[in-house]
Amino acid sequence: MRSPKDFFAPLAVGAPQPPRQIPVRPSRMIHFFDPGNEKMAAKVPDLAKKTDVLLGNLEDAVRADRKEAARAGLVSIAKATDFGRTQLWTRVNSLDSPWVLDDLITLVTEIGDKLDVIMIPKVEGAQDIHYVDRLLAQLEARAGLTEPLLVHAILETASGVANVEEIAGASPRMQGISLGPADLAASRRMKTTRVGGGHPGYLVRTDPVGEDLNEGRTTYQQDLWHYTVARMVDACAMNGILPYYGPFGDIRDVVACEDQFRNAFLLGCVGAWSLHPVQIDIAKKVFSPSPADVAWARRVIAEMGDGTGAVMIDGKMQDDASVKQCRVVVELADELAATDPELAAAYDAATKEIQS
Ligand SMILES: CC(=O)SCCNC(=O)CCNC(=O)[C@H](O)C(C)(C)COP(=O)(O)OP(=O)(O)OC[C@H]1O[C@@H](n2cnc3c(N)ncnc32)[C@H](O)[C@@H]1OP(=O)(O)O
Ligand SMILES: O=CC(=O)O
Ligand SMILES: [Mg+2]
Repeated sequence: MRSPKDFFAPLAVGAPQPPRQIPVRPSRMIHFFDPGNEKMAAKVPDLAKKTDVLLGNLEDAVRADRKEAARAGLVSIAKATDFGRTQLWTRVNSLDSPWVLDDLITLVTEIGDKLDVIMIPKVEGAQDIHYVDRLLAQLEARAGLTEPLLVHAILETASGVANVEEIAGASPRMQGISLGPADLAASRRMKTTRVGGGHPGYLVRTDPVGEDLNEGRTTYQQDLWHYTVARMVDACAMNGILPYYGPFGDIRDVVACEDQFRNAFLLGCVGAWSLHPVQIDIAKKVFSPSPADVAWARRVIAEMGDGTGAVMIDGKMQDDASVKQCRVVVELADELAATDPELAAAYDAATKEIQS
């Protein structure tokens, strides 16, 4: 553990100063693509116009014999593409793999100035982040980078979940954490073969109404990921970094995908992964507060004046705490609206309507 006095000092001579705040930029969807897949790579310039984050994936879902091609593809795409406001992230291979060292050396020295965030899979504890932190500082110094790279951890091992608070606070570079339900299920020896989402067998049942135990009993499917997402959100919030839901593998089931994303949004996540173009608009919709919620929150803030005391609005009590909840919604809406004129117009129209 570094001394608090040294926490923000660069870890290598010539490396840039680590960040004190995580930059506020929309990241409702982290769109995964395989940079070695020509069809996907060809879509990157268009996808950059409609995504908050594009992530060149080098890890799972890229075949072992395509790892070098994916890495080289990402270097060419980063050099050739104007990403505009869209962030470029990468997911490197896991720290115990034969590829990760070359992933980091190549990407930081060749395209470190184009990358915003490096996602590290299968993080088990703070020691993994410390290793990456020092190596990135050395590579940043070698590459002459002036801006520090940020680090994002995937929460997908039982050990990572047990250590999530120390992972979230392990380095000033920590930008956020994503839930990785597939690897996490395997690591925990859970008995679901799905990539994220619910499971019909994980349920609660109402009490029996009579002698027949099968008669008239409703079942409710439960969320397998509730505990982990909530714990991840707390770990991120207490360290000033951002939580995300990860993959939803049933691409065809856009309805359940939207539900899973919305659960994460309501619990505090700022975004989710999109694995297929069809999931981009789902994430955009879900992780942007609705115009009606924004209008309501603006109204509560306006009617609460200096934000203290209690008032009644439409039969609902509002006080110092609820005005803080409303500020969370309005701050997020303002951040998103600043780069999205359509959203800004929808928020203003809903606000006018509620005022009239
Ligand atoms: C557990 C985890 O680690 S999750 C993270 C790792 N997994 C991933 O990154 C998976 C990323 N996604 C994919 O590989 C693909 O979307 C798949 C394999 C799921 C489905 O691919 P396909 O069967 O080709 O889907 P589909 O036929 O619907 O694709 C339609 C078009 O969209 C393209 N496309 C599909 N996914 C993507 C994507 N993520 N980004 C860009 N383009 C894509 C296809 O290449 C295809 O292009 P074409 O019209 O020029 O032929
Ligand atoms: O990497 C993601 C996962 O779910 O595993
Ligand atoms: Mg994984």
